Amino acid sequence: MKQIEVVAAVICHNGKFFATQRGYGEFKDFWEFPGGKMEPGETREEALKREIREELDTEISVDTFLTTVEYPYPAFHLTMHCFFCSVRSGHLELKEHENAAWLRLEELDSVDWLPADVEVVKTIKNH
Ligand SMILES: Nc1nc2c([nH]c(=O)n2[C@@H]2O[C@H](COP(=O)(O)OP(=O)(O)OP(=O)(O)O)[C@@H](O)[C@H]2O)c(=O)[nH]1
Repeated sequence: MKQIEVVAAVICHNGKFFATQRGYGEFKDFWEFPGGKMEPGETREEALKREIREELDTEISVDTFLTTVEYPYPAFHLTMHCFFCSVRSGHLELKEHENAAWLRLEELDSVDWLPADVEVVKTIKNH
């Protein structure tokens, strides 16, 4: 089984969480936390900063570790490391995603998350 290792940013501001909607691929229209696959030789923090720069043209600080989720998709096994992050500079410009929203804790269930993210949302609520 193919194994992929991904980092994801739970960007927080004023009690809200930044969620993005996938614009392409098998899971188009589902919501996720922005991020992507780690490249060889990168630390988790480096990979996350690079992905957010590429996807959102924004510099973040990676603040605290939240959780690592393991999820067996039919085509691959996902290991996803999630971190609370904050914006240092930039305006979260959507380069790849079709939509984004700042969600309050009680609004987190209002969007259709990727299957692996349901667990991340639960962890945020219990944090
Ligand atoms: N970035 C991100 N990926 C997630 C989340 N949840 C989740 O299941 N994934 C999965 O993890 C993988 C992330 O890879 P990626 O962001 O580089 O996206 P991708 O598959 O479009 O890669 P590609 O652009 O190289 O084709 C995808 O298969 C995606 O479905 C999430 O919250 N954030």
